[in-house]
Amino acid sequence: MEALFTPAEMTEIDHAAPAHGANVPALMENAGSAVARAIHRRYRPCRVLVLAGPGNNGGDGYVTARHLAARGWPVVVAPVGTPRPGSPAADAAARWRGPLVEPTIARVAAAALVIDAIFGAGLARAITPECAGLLAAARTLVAIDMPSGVDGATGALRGKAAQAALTITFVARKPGHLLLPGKAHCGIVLCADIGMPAGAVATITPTLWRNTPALWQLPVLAAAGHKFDRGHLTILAGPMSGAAILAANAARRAGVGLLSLATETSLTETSLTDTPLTGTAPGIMIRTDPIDTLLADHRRQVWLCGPGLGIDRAGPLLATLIAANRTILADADALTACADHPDRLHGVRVITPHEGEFSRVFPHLAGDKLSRARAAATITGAIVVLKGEDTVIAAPDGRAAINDNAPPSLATAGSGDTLSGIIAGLLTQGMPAFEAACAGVWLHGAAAHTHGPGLIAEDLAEALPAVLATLQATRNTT
Ligand SMILES: NC(=O)C1=CN([C@@H]2O[C@H](COP(=O)(O)OP(=O)(O)OC[C@H]3O[C@@H](n4cnc5c(N)ncnc54)[C@H](OP(=O)(O)O)[C@@H]3O)[C@@H](O)[C@H]2O)[C@@H](O)CC1
Ligand SMILES: [K+]
Repeated sequence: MEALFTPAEMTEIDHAAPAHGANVPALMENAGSAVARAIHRRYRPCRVLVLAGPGNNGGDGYVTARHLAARGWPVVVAPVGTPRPGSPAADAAARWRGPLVEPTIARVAAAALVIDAIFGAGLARAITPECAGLLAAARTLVAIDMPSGVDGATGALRGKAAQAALTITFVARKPGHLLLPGKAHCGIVLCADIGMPAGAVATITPTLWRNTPALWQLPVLAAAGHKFDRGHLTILAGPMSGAAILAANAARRAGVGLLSLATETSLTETSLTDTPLTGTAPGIMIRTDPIDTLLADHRRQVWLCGPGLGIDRAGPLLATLIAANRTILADADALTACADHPDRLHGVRVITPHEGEFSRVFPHLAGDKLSRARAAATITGAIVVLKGEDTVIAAPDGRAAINDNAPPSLATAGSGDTLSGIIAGLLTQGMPAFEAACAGVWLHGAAAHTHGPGLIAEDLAEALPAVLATLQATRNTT
């Protein structure tokens, strides 16, 4: 599992390091050496200018300069601030015997490669326009730890940040590497091992992870199992029936044993303005019974409520499902039906809002994406999947994950319906809700990658078998 640490947590780990046999100068030496190695691997030797700030991020910059110079690279350091006397950064600066130059825009622009070692974890306020101007002049920028101006805890910009081609961080990625807008400024992110003792890292109990397959385990099909073992998912279908069909096919590919589309209207009625349900797919059962009749069957435990349902129907149907104590994933119209009424979601297991739906349900929640998702999970008691290119999955118990495998092609009509179908499908097979939500989000992103360009929502379910096969093969070999 790949934990993410905030800068404040990293500081705690740093403080614990000496008691576990590591000190800051040694870690700084390893950090600078790791940055130099990463640069040497990826770029041809060229004229490098290191912008070195006053703190330990600057210290890493001086060490990097020394290691690159030792490898024969032409390097100059341009100090932006003065390290505190006696600090590890001051020692690192003293060990730099190469050229020191004034930081000017012209010098930055003339360098083939600029290293941003101005601010990292210690960024405390907005960077000055002068500092932002220097960084913006770089042709190719490599950032140490974080691009200066990106808040490592939230990904928010403090002042401005420039565009790095590569960011090398240490010990663990920070939330700001995965959350927008910071994520967009990092370029490729590498995480280097700098010899931080495990005992020091263990002083922090992680509550936030990068969403990778190490975080969850997909249901394993029993050799002698039958379809009922894999659960029965009921998806409520409404006038925009295409949304429910997309969700249904995704849930089936995610492994549900039985799938019903429930519409309270007869199939011959023209109220289904979208895709006719008749003949949708031979493997999907269409049920027109009243919801109470369906709820009388207690094997129908898991329900997906919202996609294409219509706001008027979604509200009362959601309330009925909650009253019946079912496992519910609420999305789309079911969320809009709870506008400004998050209390109506009590009893729902998972919600999957995009930013628009989220702000309708939780208009009073402000701040960064991670905090908002966590607050919404606490308020509702549900797993919150706050969607986007940097989807956050938050649980009411404080656990959260940030997803980073979603390509931009996922921003297409019906993509959200597919996601809710995958998650509901995993829930139906008995996966715990937080894990099901994380796995669903990751599989959705991986399916889009696997399909490649020209993606439409229908392709996502079709791409799932290949993703599942690759995942299974990887697990079998590790
Ligand atoms: N375990 C690890 O991962 C290791 C991490 N290491 C490295 O340490 C880095 C963190 O070092 P750090 O704590 O010294 O903070 P850093 O980012 O250098 O800045 C602090 C200085 O900047 C100043 N300042 C802040 N904002 C400002 C602004 N907007 N405008 C102007 N000034 C501003 C601030 O001033 P102050 O707020 O105190 O007035 C202070 O002087 C981390 O990113 C990583 O690179 C490795 O060396 C070892 C192992
Ligand atoms: K930096």
